[in-house]
Amino acid sequence: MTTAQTAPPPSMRLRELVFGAACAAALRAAARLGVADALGDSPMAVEDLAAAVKTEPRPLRRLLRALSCYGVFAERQDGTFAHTDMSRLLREDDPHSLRDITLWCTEPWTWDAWPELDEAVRTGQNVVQGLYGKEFFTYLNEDAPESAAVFNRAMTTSSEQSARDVAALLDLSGTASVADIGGGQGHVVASLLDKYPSMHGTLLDLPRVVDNALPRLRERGDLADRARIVPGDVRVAVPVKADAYVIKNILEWDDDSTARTLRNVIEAGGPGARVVVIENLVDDTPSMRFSTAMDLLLLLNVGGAKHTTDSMVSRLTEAGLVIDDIRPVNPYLHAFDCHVPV
Ligand SMILES: C[S@@+](CC[C@H](N)C(=O)[O-])C[C@H]1O[C@@H](n2cnc3c(N)ncnc32)[C@H](O)[C@@H]1O
Repeated sequence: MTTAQTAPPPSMRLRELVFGAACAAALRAAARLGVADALGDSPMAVEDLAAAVKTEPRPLRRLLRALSCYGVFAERQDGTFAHTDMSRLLREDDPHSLRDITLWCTEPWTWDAWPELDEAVRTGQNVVQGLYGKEFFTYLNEDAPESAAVFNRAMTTSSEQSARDVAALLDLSGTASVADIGGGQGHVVASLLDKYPSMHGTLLDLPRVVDNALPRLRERGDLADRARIVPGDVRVAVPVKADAYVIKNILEWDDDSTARTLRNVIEAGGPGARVVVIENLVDDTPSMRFSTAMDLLLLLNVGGAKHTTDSMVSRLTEAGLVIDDIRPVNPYLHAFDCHVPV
């Protein structure tokens, strides 16, 4: 059923915004239930969809109707539902699937943390420490293994494409070794080793994270001789000597952790080492709504922030790096190509 829509007045637009959590919850529910996976290319009756995903038909219709208001699924005149470009992205088998990202952005810890945003704004500190008694990544890896698994899958989804973009952009000809600092599942290092067949690469990340990455890199038998995995805390030390260091999407935490990480990389690389920092910028992006929401989430979990170009330049130069070039990797990511002064 479709109804002619006129733009609602401000009082209703604000009410709609206040219910943003309902939209996020509906997306999470659809992802968990596998509704997008069950819906094929042809429109389906809710009764058939409900049977496929094992729900009651009437509440499923209400869920789909709510999401249709946002353009996620489409309700047709005959009461059946069809996919839209956005709902297809919730499918697990879509090549650009956002299913894991949807789950990650709506994991249980986020529902604990968002109500504390006023406190985080008052103090400028993360709220995870107060909620769970430990730092975010420690909490995630020690106490919330299911969330940690969702995080690793979400990072894999978002890293696969961006790692290819990074490899396409970076000219590392003549570089014998590269280290991916806080490299997660190792996509960037794998893409770079694919591009440069004689280069050696190291993935450095927290122990429980690289435990998961290990089989993935091992599966790539051709990389086994050239890829090394080092577990560790980059804020404590970077025990990897390399010609070039890639630091992608990790300098988003508090300033002290950023300064310590950069100091450790500079110490490990020594004079002349190349350091490429890759970040999403909060103010140079196709979607300010998305980047500012991520910025607030980073405040809540790690007491961090998305950088502006200026704040990134300040952090890098304060650390003692010389910036040679700043370039977009893709519309969402920027690379700050630096070196340690000789
Ligand atoms: C947003 S993810 C980015 C992962 C990867 N660089 C990418 O772009 O896909 C942040 C990464 O930092 C890692 N990390 C967080 N704290 C760390 C620490 N103290 N030492 C090493 N790695 C850390 C996390 O495990 C995670 O893999």
